[in-house]
Amino acid sequence: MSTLFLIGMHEIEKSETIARNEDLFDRIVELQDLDSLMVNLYTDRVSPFPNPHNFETGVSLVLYDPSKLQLPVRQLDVLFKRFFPSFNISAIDHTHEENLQPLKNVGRENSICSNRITRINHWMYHHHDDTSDGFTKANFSTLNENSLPTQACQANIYTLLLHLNYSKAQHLQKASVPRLIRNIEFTSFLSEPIEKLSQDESYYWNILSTWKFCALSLSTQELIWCGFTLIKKLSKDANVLIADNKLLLLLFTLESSYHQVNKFHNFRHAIDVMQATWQLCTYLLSENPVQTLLLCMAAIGHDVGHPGTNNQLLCNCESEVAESFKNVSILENFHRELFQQLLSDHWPQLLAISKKQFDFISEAILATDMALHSKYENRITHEKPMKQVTLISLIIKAADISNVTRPLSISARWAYLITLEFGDCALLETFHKEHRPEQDCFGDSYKNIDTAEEDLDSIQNILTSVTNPDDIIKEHPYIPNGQIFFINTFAEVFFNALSQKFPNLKFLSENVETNKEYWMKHTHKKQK
Ligand SMILES: Nc1ncnc2c1ncn2[C@@H]1O[C@@H]2COP(=O)(O)O[C@H]2[C@H]1O
Repeated sequence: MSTLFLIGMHEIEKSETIARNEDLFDRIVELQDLDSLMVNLYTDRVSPFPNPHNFETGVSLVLYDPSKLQLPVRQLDVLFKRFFPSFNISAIDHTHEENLQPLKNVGRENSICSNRITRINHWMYHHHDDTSDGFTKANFSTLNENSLPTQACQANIYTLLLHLNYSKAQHLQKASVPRLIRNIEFTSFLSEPIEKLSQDESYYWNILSTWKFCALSLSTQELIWCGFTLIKKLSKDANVLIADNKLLLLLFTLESSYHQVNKFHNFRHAIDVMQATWQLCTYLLSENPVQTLLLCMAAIGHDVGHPGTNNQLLCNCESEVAESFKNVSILENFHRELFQQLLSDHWPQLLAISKKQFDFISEAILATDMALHSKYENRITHEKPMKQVTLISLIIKAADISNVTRPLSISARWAYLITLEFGDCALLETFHKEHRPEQDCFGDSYKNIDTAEEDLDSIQNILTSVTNPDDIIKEHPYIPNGQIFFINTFAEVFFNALSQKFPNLKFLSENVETNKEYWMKHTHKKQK
């Protein structure tokens, strides 16, 4: 879904170029000022699933007269990158005809980002050559100093590299929060949870306080509210205070830094891992409120910007993001870098504490790389006494794969979503057999691609109505085999060792066993 925002523009001001290209957009939204634009962006983004106005499956342009609204286009673009990082949205000064060129590309750009495979491909292997005005090449430390990147791309579509580079460049700027954002009252976008709370004050506490927590049943507004409720309490316990509206801005920015269109690695997973981390901290870190707060924050940020694929795929195609992290824990380094920048922007006091304590948040996020799994598994039994850094790494690792330890009806739904996401990775690999990953997006290379339609209906069902594992298996008979593989290879030994070391975590290994038994009874035998 793509939107053309016309801000403070009268009908007579519309040039012929604008009128001629309006059909390329799914909707035209006319607004008085940029404040209304901000309200519109936030309101749309937290609309219920399936949310067509996610700003990721289409390209949106904002046309306005910067001299009238007293904000240069460059500054509005920087604001978009800073507060709505995953959005495909750009600002244009419509008073100069030559600036309207990007309108003509919208059709092609929309087709790239409405197809989930070309969209992911674009995120992973493209970048914008956006270095000439504003952000100098020197700021982009991930780029090789001597050579410019080979395939610069002018499309208005999100890329991992652009996200990373803006994040780094912003770090150098240390800008304050602009008025347009500062003036927003974020609770006004949270009518749904606030309505529920008016009926039952402890509604979200009750669902957060149990291992039956099911992030899958919550809307985006509710997920943000759960994050807010928990972090607010933990920040009080730890005496590292943050104003309510600032914390909400941090959470809204985080939500907009995750890809809502991913099946598994999205803000829902982040909140799920945050809740699991907190529950585990109540057993293992109860004496340490500061570390509990830091670890729960690390959990919300641990997959920020995740493309829904994996390190191998980034490595195989020699993406610049992979090179910038020397092919080591690529995504985890990427998440760490983005999240640290986000915290230094929104909650610098917390980052300062983290750095004092062995760069706590960094360590925790890097520990989620599954390539390090057996190293951590060994430490559970062999590291005596267990170091604090090992303990926090184990907590976040356990939380990250805790979906297999949730009650079966919840676990099976997560299994379904990760299976769909793995399916996209397989399609991407097939795509690479015939297309170069970093091809010119305005050339013919993306033409004639099989449409990989969004599987929104399946996801909608999993989020709203299908909770019985038997029904899930009917649709995807191979899920049990995948779950048995994952449990046998990673989860079983890990959670058994953890439960032996910390007997009050026995419920984790027991749940894994119960779930495994169910999957074993339903394995799919290949027909000869
Ligand atoms: N239920 C599951 N089934 C299969 N793989 C899983 C499951 N849960 C987590 N994983 C994998 O474990 C990985 C943990 O790190 P990531 O979140 O990067 O990616 C995750 C998936 O690849």
